[in-house]
Amino acid sequence: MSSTETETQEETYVSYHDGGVFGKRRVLTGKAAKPTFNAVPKIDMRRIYSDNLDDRKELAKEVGDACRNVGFFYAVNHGVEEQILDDTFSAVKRFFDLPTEVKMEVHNQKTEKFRGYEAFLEGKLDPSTRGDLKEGFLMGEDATDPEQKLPVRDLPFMSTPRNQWPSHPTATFFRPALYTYYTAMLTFSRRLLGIFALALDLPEHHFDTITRHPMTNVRAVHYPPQHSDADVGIGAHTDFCWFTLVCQSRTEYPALEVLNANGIWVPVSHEPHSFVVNIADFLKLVTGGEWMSTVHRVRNMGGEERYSMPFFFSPDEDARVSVLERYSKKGGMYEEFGVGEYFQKRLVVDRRTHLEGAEGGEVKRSAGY
Ligand SMILES: O=C(O)CCC(=O)C(=O)O
Ligand SMILES: [Fe+2]
Repeated sequence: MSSTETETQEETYVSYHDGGVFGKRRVLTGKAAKPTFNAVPKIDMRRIYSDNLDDRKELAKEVGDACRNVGFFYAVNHGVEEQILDDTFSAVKRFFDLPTEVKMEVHNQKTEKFRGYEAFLEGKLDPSTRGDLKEGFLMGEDATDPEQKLPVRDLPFMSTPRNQWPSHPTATFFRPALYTYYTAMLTFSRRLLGIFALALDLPEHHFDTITRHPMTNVRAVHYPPQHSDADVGIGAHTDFCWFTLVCQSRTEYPALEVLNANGIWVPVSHEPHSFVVNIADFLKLVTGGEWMSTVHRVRNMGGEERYSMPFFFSPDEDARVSVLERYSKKGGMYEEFGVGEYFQKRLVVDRRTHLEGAEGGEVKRSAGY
């Protein structure tokens, strides 16, 4: 049993990071164990491009089953060019190989949205560890970046820059490289959202009115090999967007792990050029818990460098959402959420708590790990 598990008489709980508040997920052990997933299903996405609605509905059925029963699936044959994925991985490796001072020019603590560089051990999703053994770089929706072609004048709340881009001549390659990836992932995500709508028995374009200028992030992450079981690449957590697509670099030994209902951490091995898709808290919320926001973590134990490039998708910052009508229970009281407020609240707790320290300690910036 790891330090994050506690056992009462018959019940076992796994602690995880739920956007700054500590979450506890009950898992079933011993006689209480029940049939659950032991692998992440693979879904062939080719039908997403079919002109025939029946094909897309058939795909949606498979996707819906995975969202209800696992909360995770591999998207294979997704149509995003493999060359784009390979090139982005090369750029991400090249960026993280730069000297720390070049990366620290765009330290994420300089911006309200925590865009830019996150140094080693600055994240700490599992309080029993010394911090997440990873470094990262975050960019996202920003109407002032011309690459996004967003109408700044119609989006006053997005009229000040959010992203930070490194200006050092050795680092300027990174911006166009990440934008190529961002644009491809956004296009695919919009199609996937249509499939999610069909999977929820809604019209395919149901979410269009709340995803005109969606909240999106690419987080490039570098996990060095960890040599101690006490370390973690990223502590157990759920994501707080709608859904996440993860491209992970090849490692022999799987590093991403997903918690099943019986408390088993199911490894998610590398599948060349596939996306690992996971449902996040917001989709769980609008489906009244019908879809799973599954707890996951990364432990990079195999001795290799690992890189990943999650793409996070949420609706418009100025949209308001609640439980979908067909998932609301008679007589239930459902709160309505401002998407932007909900997201920012969780982001601040997520990125600041550890650095400011419950003890009021100073920000510890580690140049190495
Ligand atoms: O690196 C990975 O595979 C997953 C990262 C992750 O879970 C996250 O950034 O939320
Ligand atoms: Fe995650």
